[in-house]
Amino acid sequence: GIFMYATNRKILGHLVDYDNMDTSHLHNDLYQIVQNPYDWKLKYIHENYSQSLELNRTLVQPCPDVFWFPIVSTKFCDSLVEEMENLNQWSGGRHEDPRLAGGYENVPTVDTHMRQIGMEEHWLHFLKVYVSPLQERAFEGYHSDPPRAIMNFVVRYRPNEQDRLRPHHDSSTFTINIALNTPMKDFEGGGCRFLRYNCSVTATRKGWMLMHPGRLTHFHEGLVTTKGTRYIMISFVDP
Ligand SMILES: O=C(O)CCC(=O)C(=O)O
Ligand SMILES: [Fe+2]
Repeated sequence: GIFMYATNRKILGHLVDYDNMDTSHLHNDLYQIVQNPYDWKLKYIHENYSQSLELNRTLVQPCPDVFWFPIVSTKFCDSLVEEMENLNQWSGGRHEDPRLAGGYENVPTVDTHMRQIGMEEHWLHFLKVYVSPLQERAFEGYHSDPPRAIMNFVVRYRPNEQDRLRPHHDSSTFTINIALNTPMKDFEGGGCRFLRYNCSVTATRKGWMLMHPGRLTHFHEGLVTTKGTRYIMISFVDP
């Protein structure tokens, strides 16, 4: 005889399954994108992410057919770099690369692959949930569900190590390039130059992603980092 009032219109909280949480990493929350998407988004997605998805919104294009989106939070950038530095298994930037199926990288970088920090599957999920909707705005009519990517890695540039990347095409339909730190604060120089358009993006923004076609038109290079360390996250989507 007790009247019960139920509503599904108020958000009172959400359930989190911590029983199966993997606690083997430095930043365990970073690995919760599938298990706890709600908190993951709050913590790791850029606060202005969804602005790019608003109807009639003009997208930012620093160079022709190079799009620029706020995507991840500062916290995400710092945590990812810390996972990579904590593992400390940077490649030597040589052509021979046992991590690759063919054992050979034509344009090698000093890098760490997402698979090496156990985040490959999480990253593919991120591409599907957060990158695909932006790609469909930038390059209308191109769909790939799920997006495929076998090269997902963080690049480290610094003087006296690898400080630049010579002009090349990526083995991708489109490439994403996320800045993980800040020019003039964490490093000097750096940036990405698109040779065909003689256009460079040097004032990169931490947590912002460049998206550009991988082959044919967007021949590009990584400009020299003259001081400090520059970190970027790269995915070659749909090779
Ligand atoms: O340094 C950059 O921004 C470019 C990186 C790049 O082109 C690559 O890793 O394929
Ligand atoms: Fe590239």
